[in-house]
Amino acid sequence: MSVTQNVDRAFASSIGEGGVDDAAYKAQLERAGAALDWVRAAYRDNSLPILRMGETTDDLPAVREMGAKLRAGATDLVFLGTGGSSLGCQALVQLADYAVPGLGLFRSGPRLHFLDNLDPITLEVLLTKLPLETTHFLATSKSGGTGETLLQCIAVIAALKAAGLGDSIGQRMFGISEPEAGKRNALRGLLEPFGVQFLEHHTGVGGRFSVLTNVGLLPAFAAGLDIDAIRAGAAAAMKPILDGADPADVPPAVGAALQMAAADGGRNITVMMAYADRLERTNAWWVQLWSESLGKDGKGTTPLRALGPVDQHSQLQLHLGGPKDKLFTVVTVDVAGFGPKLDKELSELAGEPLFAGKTVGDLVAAQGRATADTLAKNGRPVRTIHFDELDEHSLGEFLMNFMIETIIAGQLLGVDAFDQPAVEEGKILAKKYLAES
Ligand SMILES: O=P(O)(O)OC[C@H]1O[C@](O)(CO)[C@@H](O)[C@@H]1O
Repeated sequence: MSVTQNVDRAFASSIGEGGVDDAAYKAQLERAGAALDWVRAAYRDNSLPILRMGETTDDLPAVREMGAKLRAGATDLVFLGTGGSSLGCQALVQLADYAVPGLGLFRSGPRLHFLDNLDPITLEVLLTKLPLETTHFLATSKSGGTGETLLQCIAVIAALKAAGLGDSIGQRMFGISEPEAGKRNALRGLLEPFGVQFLEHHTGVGGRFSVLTNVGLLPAFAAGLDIDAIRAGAAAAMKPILDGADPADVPPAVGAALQMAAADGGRNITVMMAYADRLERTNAWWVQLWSESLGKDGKGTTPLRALGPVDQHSQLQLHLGGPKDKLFTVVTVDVAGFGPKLDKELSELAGEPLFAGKTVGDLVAAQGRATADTLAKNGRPVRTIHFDELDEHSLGEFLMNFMIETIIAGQLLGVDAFDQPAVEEGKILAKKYLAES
């Protein structure tokens, strides 16, 4: 197994008073067993298509075909879309150094731009700076009706026309959205008249669960990643579930039971601290997944993301010394032995003789371990998740595990993990205000 979860230091029986109540966990794990049966049934009758994504291959030729067109001759790839139509893609392509501090600019292949936030200044400046002749765009929206994405597309079309490229928009822009099927799809209505080709967004998979569909895999392929390995990782996450393993041996069942037992004891904040630059976007993806899936009917817990080691210098004081209202998930990667080796003389000169002969990876590995241990010693419940190697397979497994953990948590909380009624209300109001302005 390339991703290993450990919850030994989450419980009162192991870390003392601040730990999650063992009996509450046991009760939630039993309920998670029933939720797992529900997941297995949903797999069998294919009512939750995400569960079969790991073994799905029939959509991959179309992903590769459009991915090749997207990349061909492009110096720049601009991804238009927001929320679940962007965050999962970013999580995957960060494996290929996208948005890795200091490194992202040196990536080989086309420059990647994700316009997931709508900011008038950013959009205007970017459209003037992009070499439009050699820039390709991918607009993704499940509903096809998200205002931000539509506005971005309108602005892009206008910029292409102004640059004299209006006749070839169909070769420069691509789309992913649901088929029309009865209701109007505004994104298709806007782009198809220009000859823009679309891949179909899976109708049975919501945006925040779409990372393993063509939504995530098309950008991943365009960024040069092994998309078969991503799917294989997702299949590996399903294996213990399909093998009928005991809930205690199914990582997402254990994770969901722990999260809910922690909430039962008043720990309403769930912190994920990942010790890897290449998991920073994954962490942002998880925040949407957890928030939008579970925050309803007055229920849910609040996800907080942290990056290690940098956030040791901003958040850790609160986590160790603040209120005992959090559950911690510390995510580490096997980086011991990696990175620059520290010179003996310079280490001594810096007053850190212990650094001598060690690698930067040795230090980061020690820091991740120390953070988990210190949290536990201070009575803060900790689960650890360790990647032997951070690659397409292990990330696919991690993403699938967290989607299933969220689905099971939804069952345990008694909420519908797949809708987002409150957000829809705000969207309607924003359109009303725009009309009045
Ligand atoms: O893919 P779409 O339909 O454009 O939606 C984008 C995002 O907006 C939301 O619907 C919330 O407003 C998310 O659930 C979704 O991921």
